[in-house]
Amino acid sequence: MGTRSSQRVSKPTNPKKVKKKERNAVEVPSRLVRMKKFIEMHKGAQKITLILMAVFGLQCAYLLKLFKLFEESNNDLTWASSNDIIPTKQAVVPCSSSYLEDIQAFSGCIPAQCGRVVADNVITSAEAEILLNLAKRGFAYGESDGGASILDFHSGALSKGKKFVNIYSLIKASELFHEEDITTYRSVRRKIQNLLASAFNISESALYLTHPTFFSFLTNKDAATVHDEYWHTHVDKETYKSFHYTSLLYLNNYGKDFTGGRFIFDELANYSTILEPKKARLSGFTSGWENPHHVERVTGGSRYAATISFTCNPKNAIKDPGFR
Ligand SMILES: O=C(O)CCC(=O)C(=O)O
Ligand SMILES: [Fe+2]
Repeated sequence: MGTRSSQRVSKPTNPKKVKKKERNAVEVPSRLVRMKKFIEMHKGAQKITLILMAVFGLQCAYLLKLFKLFEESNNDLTWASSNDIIPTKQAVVPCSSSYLEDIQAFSGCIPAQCGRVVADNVITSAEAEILLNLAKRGFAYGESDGGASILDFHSGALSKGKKFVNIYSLIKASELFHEEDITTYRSVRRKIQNLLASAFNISESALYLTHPTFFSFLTNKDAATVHDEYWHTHVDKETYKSFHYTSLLYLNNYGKDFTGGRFIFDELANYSTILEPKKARLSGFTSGWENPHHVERVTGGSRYAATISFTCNPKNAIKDPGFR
């Protein structure tokens, strides 16, 4: 049985199309021949092209890898590694408008530029050791249940359990402190003030030590109260209203005495600038919204540091802790 299509009557052929078809029928084989000839002639060039393509491919893969590495480092820039000895290193960050507004009233205290500074050679290891021992002696009288303890020798505030007590109600200052503790604290405070003044191009005498000024002791215990949750991003000017310049003095070593616990600047562009604590490492920064930060959770060991900060407002000045 034949199909419908086989029964179809063919249309009469258009003579113009016939001519074109004929032309093609002659041209196709000659094009093939020419192509073959061309390929024969250019075999060497073909090889070169293949090599070039392979090289290009490799370059693309390499660039992709570089790009990925760049992206990773963008999220995780270690600005101050604990393996490095940093004489002094600075980074500029544009001042937040609220910080500039606030500091405008205090001439001599306005930073040339906002930013950060880190220095490993300002405070000596011996000074850090004296302050570490002082902190440890204090924390023997109290510790938070939740892994974040503070001791403020100025106010006497000491974490104990889920609360704060006054250390001076537990032990007489004269029994707790040695003469060298007081002289060391004063010398360290002066050195920090000097570093901040030169880093931000302000007058040293425009800076006043301010409250709270405290030692911190962090472990990996689960938080018991909100006071233990040190790992949240914050702005010091908001948390501690009187701060204009924050400084942190690290008393022991990331990676050796404790794990986790790195200091992180949370940049606006969704990447982090990391500072690894190290014994006697000093860091300083303007306390406004230009420097939001947090401390990474400690995963093991004990982390000791001191927050020693400055105000431009003489009304918020405190004396060096006298250790009564
Ligand atoms: O201990 C640190 O590294 C930072 C502490 C801190 O952010 C603070 O005291 O406000
Ligand atoms: Fe802070």
